Amino acid sequence: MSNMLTQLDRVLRMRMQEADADSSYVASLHTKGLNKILEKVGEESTELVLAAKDAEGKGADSDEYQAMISETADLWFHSLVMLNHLGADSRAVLDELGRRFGLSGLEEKASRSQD
Ligand SMILES: N=c1c2ncn([C@@H]3O[C@H](COP(=O)(O)OP(=O)(O)OP(=O)(O)O)[C@@H](O)[C@H]3O)c2ncn1[C@@H]1O[C@H](COP(=O)(O)O)[C@@H](O)[C@H]1O
Repeated sequence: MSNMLTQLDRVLRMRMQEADADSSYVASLHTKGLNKILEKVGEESTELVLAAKDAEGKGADSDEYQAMISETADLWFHSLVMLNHLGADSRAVLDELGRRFGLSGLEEKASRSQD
C-alpha cells in the first residue's frame, strides 16, 4: 500500500510543479487554491460517511461495499493533494502512523490527561 502511495506522491508532486490546469485535474485544483481543495476534502468526507452507512451489514461483493471503497479512495486522493499543496506528502502521515504503531489509543489518551 505504501508503495502505491509513494508512487502517487511522485505523480501528484510532478503535476503540482509542472502540469497545466487544462490537462491535469490535480494541477487545476492547485490553480484554484487551498479553499477549493478543502471543499473537495469536505465533500469527499461527507460522501464517504454516507457510503459507509449504506455499506453497513452488506457483503464485500455488494455495490454498497464497493462504493465505500471508492469513496475512501476519493478522500485519500484529495487528502494527498491537500498535503502536497501545503508542502507535505504521504510519507509524513505514514511516519506518524508508524510512530503511533503499537501504542494503545486508550493509553495515549490516559497519558495526556495526566499532564
Ligand atoms: N487518483 C486520482 C483520482 N481520484 C479521483 N480523481 C478525480 O477527482 C475528481 C473529483 O471527483 P468527484 O467524485 O467529486 O467528481 P466530479 O463530480 O467530477 O466533481 P467536481 O470536481 O466537478 O466537483 C474526478 O474528476 C475524478 O476523476 C482523481 N484524479 C486523479 N487521480 C490520480 O492523479 C493522477 C494525476 O491526475 P491528473 O492530474 O488528472 O493527470 C492520476 O494519474 C491518478 O493516479
